[in-house]
Amino acid sequence: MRRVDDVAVSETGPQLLQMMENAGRNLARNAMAARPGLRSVTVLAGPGGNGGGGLCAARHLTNHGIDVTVVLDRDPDDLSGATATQWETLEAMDVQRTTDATAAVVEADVVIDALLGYGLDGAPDDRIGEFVDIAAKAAYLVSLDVPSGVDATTGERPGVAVEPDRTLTLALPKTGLTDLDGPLYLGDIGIPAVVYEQVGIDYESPFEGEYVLPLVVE
Ligand SMILES: NC(=O)C1=CN([C@@H]2O[C@H](COP(=O)(O)OP(=O)(O)OC[C@H]3O[C@@H](n4cnc5c(N)ncnc54)[C@H](O)[C@@H]3O)[C@@H](O)[C@H]2O)[C@@H](O)CC1
Ligand SMILES: [K+]
Repeated sequence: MRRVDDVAVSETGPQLLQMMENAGRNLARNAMAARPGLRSVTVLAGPGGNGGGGLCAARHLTNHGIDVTVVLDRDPDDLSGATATQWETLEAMDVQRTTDATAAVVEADVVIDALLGYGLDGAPDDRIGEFVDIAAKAAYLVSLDVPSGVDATTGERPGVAVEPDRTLTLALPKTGLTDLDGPLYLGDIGIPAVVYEQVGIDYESPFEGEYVLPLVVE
């Protein structure tokens, strides 16, 4: 996926913000479908592309009348790139942000885990590790792309890792997502076949009219 991202961003497009927007909108819809009638969602957002997808979902959920609270793993001023761009809109919308992750998690109908995705490198550090432990208190936990703390390729958990009620992975099913507890979904983030072909993947889109597909893990 990192090579796919690199080709998309450096050669053909779509750009990161475009892919992230598709990720976040799919995530918002999947979270609303997970718990019909849900009233409140807390988004735990990390500093990278995974966090950006969570922040994008926070905007779409807010636009659909849901009470959203955002928890960042750092000061918003320390965000950069597409993730900072997603945050700036939430700031303009005056979306609620708190540093009290425990309260935000226990009070929400659904919690979104957008801490770490395929950029995981080793055991989650103490700060992210604390959020992983807090996420265990969620009434219903949705992980974006990869359950935070799980290696997207090997499925190994070098340290703590969340145990989501469902996972929405992006673009291609990650090989490390074989022994998850809850259901797994695949989200279309708008990457054309030509990008996959450039990285040597013989790609045929599985999305036929649907933007999110349930995946059956053999
Ligand atoms: N084509 C795709 O698949 C796309 C993926 N996107 C998302 O972007 C994610 C990958 O984004 P990134 O590469 O920015 O990385 P992540 O968002 O997965 O990780 C965030 C950051 O966490 C830090 N980190 C890594 N290991 C850590 C550890 N052990 N303890 C504490 N912090 C750690 C690193 O600084 C890393 O940049 C994907 O999982 C997906 O959610 C989207 O942005 C859209 C495009
Ligand atoms: K995640």
